[in-house]
Amino acid sequence: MQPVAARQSETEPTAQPIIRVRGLVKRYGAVTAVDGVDLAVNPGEVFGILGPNGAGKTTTIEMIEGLRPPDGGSIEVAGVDVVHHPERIKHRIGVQLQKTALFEELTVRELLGLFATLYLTDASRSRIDGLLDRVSLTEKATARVSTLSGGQLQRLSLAIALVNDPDIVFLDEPTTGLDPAARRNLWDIIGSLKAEKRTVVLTTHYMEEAEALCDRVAIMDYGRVLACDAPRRLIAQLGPAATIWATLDGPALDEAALRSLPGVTSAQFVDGEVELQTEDPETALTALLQRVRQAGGQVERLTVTSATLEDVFLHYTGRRLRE
Ligand SMILES: Nc1ncnc2c1ncn2[C@@H]1O[C@H](COP(=O)(O)OP(=O)(O)OP(=O)(O)O)[C@@H](O)[C@H]1O
Repeated sequence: MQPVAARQSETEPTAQPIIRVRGLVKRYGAVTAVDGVDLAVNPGEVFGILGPNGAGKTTTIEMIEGLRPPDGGSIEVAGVDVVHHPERIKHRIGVQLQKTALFEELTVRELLGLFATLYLTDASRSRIDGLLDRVSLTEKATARVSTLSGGQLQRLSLAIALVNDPDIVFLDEPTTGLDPAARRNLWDIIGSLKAEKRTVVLTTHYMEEAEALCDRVAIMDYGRVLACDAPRRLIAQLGPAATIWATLDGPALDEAALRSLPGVTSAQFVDGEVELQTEDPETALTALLQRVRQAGGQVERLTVTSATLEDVFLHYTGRRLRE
C-alpha cells in the first residue's frame, strides 16, 4: 500500500499552539533523518510522536528542545525562536532524554539537589522531597543511583526533568524497556502532569501507550509526519475495520476459501489460527460461521478486535509498527 499524504487540515490545532514547527529538516550525511516536518502542539495537551526505530522521533524532539540545530525549517516554543535562541527556552522546558547518564555514586536526593542547583532553582530539602514523592522515590532518597531498577531510574530522570517546574515537558521513549507495572506507574505520573496543565510531548513506539496517554499523535516514518490527529479520530477514519481470530475444528478450509468470504479483505493462518481482516465485521463473521458449518466443522474459539493505532500505522505505511 502506498503511504497516504498527511491531511494537513487535521494537523492544525484549535488553540494558539505553544509549539509550532514548520518544514523541519535534519540531515546526517546522506541520511535525511527529518524530512520536512510540520507540527503544532496545543498548550496543556499530551502530544505523542509515534513511529518505529529510526523514524526520526528523537532527532525531531531534540531539535524542538534546542539541543540539535536543524538544517532547515522553523521552531517556535512558547513564543521563542528556538533555532536562533535555544538558550531562551531552557527555563520553560523539562527534558527527559532517552539515555540519561546519571551520576551513579550519588544518592537519589543528592542528584536531584545537584540538578536543582544547576538550574538556579529552589534546591531546598522540602522541594526535593516533594519531587521524590511525586515520582514515588521517597523510600529511595538515600539509595545510590547505581542501585535503582530500570523503572526507578526512569522516574528519577522524570523528576530531574521537573526540577525547574517547566510548563512544557519532553519525554523521549519514557517507558521503553520497562515491565507493564512500571510502565503503568509512569503513565500515572504523565497523567498528573496533564492534570497540572503542563504540556507534554513524548515519543514512543508503543501504540497502546500513544492511545492511552495522548490527546493527539503524529505518526512518523522515514522522517515524515504521515498523519496527525486524536488517536480515536485516526482509528475512526479507517471505518469499522476489525480483525477476526478463529480456531476451527473439523475439515480444514484453505486460505483462498476464507479470503473469498463476503466482507473479508484478507485471510491467513497464523500458528494454526485463522486471522481475517474485515471492513464489515458483521457480514464477515456470519459468512465465516456459515462456511465452517457447511464444511462440517465448527468454530472453537472466536475473538473480534476492532482497529487500533497499529492498524492506522499499517494503513499509512503498509507495514506493521511492532518489531
Ligand atoms: N548523531 C547522528 N549521526 C548520524 N545519524 C544519526 C544520528 N542521530 C540519528 N541518526 C540517524 O537518523 C535517523 C533517525 O534517528 P532518530 O534517533 O531520530 O530516530 P528515532 O525515531 O528516535 O528512533 P529510535 O526509536 O531508535 O530512537 C536514523 O537513521 C539514525 O540512524
